[in-house]
Amino acid sequence: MRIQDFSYQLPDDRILFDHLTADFEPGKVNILLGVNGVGKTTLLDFIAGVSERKGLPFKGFPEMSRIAYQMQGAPFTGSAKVMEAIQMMVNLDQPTADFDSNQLPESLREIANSRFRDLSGGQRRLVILEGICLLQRDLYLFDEPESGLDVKVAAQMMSQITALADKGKTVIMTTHQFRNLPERNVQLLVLAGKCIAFTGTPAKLMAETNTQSLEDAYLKTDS
Ligand SMILES: Nc1ncnc2c1ncn2[C@@H]1O[C@H](COP(=O)(O)OP(=O)(O)OP(=O)(O)O)[C@@H](O)[C@H]1O
Repeated sequence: MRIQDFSYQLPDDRILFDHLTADFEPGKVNILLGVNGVGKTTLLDFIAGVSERKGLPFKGFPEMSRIAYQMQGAPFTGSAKVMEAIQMMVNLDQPTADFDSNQLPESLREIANSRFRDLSGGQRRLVILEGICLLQRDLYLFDEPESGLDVKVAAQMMSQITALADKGKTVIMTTHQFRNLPERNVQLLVLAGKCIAFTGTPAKLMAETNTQSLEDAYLKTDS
């Protein structure tokens, strides 16, 4: 999956991407890093087709119906119960499938009958993330999936995202966190200077920047 030589100007005429080329590895967790406002979400929107990509240099990406995109925000009414929200998401792929509470991801069992309006911000995000992971798609897009989650739940969520890649699915995600990054099946892409400044494994990034931690390596790449 490749974006080749993509330039993009914002409505206010600022150039966001300047001849950007990015290669996303199938069957891996592709992690898009970059400072606030550099354009990570904008790029995900194009990949997902939320922003029209027809005629643009996006090659090899699945069609929209084969992509699961976790956008920021929770698209359910306050009165919906967690169980109903998950059932609704599963039914996107299998309209007639019944879903019983035993199939509910473990992290949601205690709040299965809670209504969205009664959940915390982090719990709402968790419901969406779990629902996305249950979808049967080829490409999964996550925008800062661990944001707002407590340390333990964030680690569990990252394991589930890694499990998608282990099953051969392609994942593209953005993050500002380095704590729970997967140790295998991972490729980093650093968005800086209006293009992709680095592509490769965490080990390669640390070797190229002569650093001992990924956080230090990233800070050097970005400067
Ligand atoms: N419709 C729009 N009109 C004008 N500017 C926009 C529009 N959409 C996005 N932008 C601008 O594009 C830039 C990139 O935003 P984007 O949300 O893609 O960044 P990001 O890298 O995901 O940031 P963060 O890490 O803070 O989430 C920002 O400067 C934002 O203000």
